[in-house]
Amino acid sequence: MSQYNDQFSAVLSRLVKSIDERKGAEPGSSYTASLFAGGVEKCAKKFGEESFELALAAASGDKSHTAEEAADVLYHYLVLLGVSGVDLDDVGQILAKREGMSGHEEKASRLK
Ligand SMILES: N=c1c2ncn([C@@H]3O[C@H](COP(=O)(O)OP(=O)(O)OP(=O)(O)O)[C@@H](O)[C@H]3O)c2ncn1[C@@H]1O[C@H](COP(=O)(O)O)[C@@H](O)[C@H]1O
Repeated sequence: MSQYNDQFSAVLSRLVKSIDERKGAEPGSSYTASLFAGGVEKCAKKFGEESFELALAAASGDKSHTAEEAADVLYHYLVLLGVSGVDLDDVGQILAKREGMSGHEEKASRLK
């Protein structure tokens, strides 16, 4: 399990770096750069489409298709954060703060 986590973290870290390096690149040279060139609207639209495709794949029960779509969603999620100027570390900090707090508790604290 920890080996799996290490491999996933390493690939994610390389992907984040690779996406970051595409900012400002020539759109014809890179798919990521073409998404960035389309601005937040294009990146948000693609993320929405890919998320919908993931939901359909999961609902169909096809595990390998679901994993493929999950990879697409993760990539488009990172591109969307990138174009929005949101640092993944900030997302990590929010998740860290939520650790140990149940989703029900967190929701109740927001509603107070
Ligand atoms: N992980 C990914 C990745 N996952 C999915 N995709 C692309 O996301 C797109 C998914 O959109 P669709 O399935 O709708 O396919 P499409 O119809 O061709 O897309 P559109 O023309 O509608 O945008 C495909 O073009 C995939 O190739 C990715 N493109 C790039 N990466 C990573 O980003 C790196 C940099 O890629 P470039 O920016 O192209 O150099 C690559 O080395 C990879 O590591």
